[in-house]
Amino acid sequence: MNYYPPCVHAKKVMGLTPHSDATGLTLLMEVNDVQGLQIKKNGKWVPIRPIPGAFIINVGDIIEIVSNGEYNSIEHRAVVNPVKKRLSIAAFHSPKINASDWSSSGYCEG
Ligand SMILES: O=C(O)CCC(=O)C(=O)O
Ligand SMILES: [Fe+2]
Repeated sequence: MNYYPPCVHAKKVMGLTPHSDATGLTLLMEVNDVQGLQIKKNGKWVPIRPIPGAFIINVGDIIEIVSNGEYNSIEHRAVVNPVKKRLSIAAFHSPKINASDWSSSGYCEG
């Protein structure tokens, strides 16, 4: 659970700094309908509008690697709201990585 308290200096602070998730897939729910998640698209930060009850599915670094870049692990961040608190829940999912599975899988071939 991520909790972003309101901040009157919202434009000067960051809720969660830019990153990509080091996971396979992340299931993210914006719990209380307050916008804050932004993704970087074509060099610009794009806000993601919360849809009540919907999950956002983020591809993580592991999927980017095993798909040889077919699926991108998107850079994202969370900004804070000047008057409203914001809550999100992130559930991180990763495959069990076993060295022998990876070497025989062909995932890393060109
Ligand atoms: O709160 C959000 O919308 C983003 C959370 C996030 O990116 C994370 O927990 O990795
Ligand atoms: Fe994240």
